Amino acid sequence: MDQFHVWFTQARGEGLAEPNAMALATVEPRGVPRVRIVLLKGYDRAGFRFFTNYRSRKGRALLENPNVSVVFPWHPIRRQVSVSGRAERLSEEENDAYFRTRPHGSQVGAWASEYQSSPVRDRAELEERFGQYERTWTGAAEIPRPEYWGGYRILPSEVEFWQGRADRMHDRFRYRLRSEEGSGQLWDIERLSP
Ligand SMILES: Cc1cc2nc3c(=O)[nH]c(=O)nc-3n(C[C@H](O)[C@H](O)[C@H](O)COP(=O)(O)O)c2cc1C
Ligand code: PXP
Repeated sequence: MDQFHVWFTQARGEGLAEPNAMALATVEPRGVPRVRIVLLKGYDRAGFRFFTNYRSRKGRALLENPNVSVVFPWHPIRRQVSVSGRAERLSEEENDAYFRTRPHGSQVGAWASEYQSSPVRDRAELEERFGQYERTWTGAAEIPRPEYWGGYRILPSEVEFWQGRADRMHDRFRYRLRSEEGSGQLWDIERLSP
């Protein structure tokens, strides 16, 4: 995580558009992969956090199979970071704390999109739902978090740092988790052939 922190800080410093956008791959029933972009909302020694709708297609996939893979595609600085691990749901407290920080419209939007990834009739139906929830929460001190909305923590077991270099002679370093004792983690680090 120390190495990730160094690179993430540099990616932000370089002014990349959405350096926290990461492609998240999950495993669907019968072993079919599926990938989509989500936003990294925090990280620490325990893992990488993102937020979504637990009823979404990814949410349903993760119920069956928690294995995930993520890539940060930082093209302008010729870097990528790939992570493999498993995802676990965040606590209710963590979910509430993050939901409270979201803009009003995004909070209402979470209510309007109760079944993320399911078909809806048309745009008008969505807007109608948004309007209904706006009215529901008018005057409320705060909008509660829908129970189906929350986040995951990706617990990494492998992290690879890739730095593009001339002649396709890139630098690649793979960190693999060897053991975890208390709060300490032991990682094996290897250089990989480009
Ligand atoms: C830049 C970008 C950031 C996104 N961030 C999120 C996110 O943090 N959480 C989320 O649920 N969807 C996010 N989305 C939408 C997802 O890519 C995806 O369409 C949605 O989560 C449904 O995915 P699923 O049907 O595979 O569950 C983002 C899309 C883009 C293009
Ligand atoms: C549906 C959805 N949920 C969550 C997020 C990310 O969380 P936030 O809206 O709090 O930035 C996004 C970002 O594109 C999103 O599209």
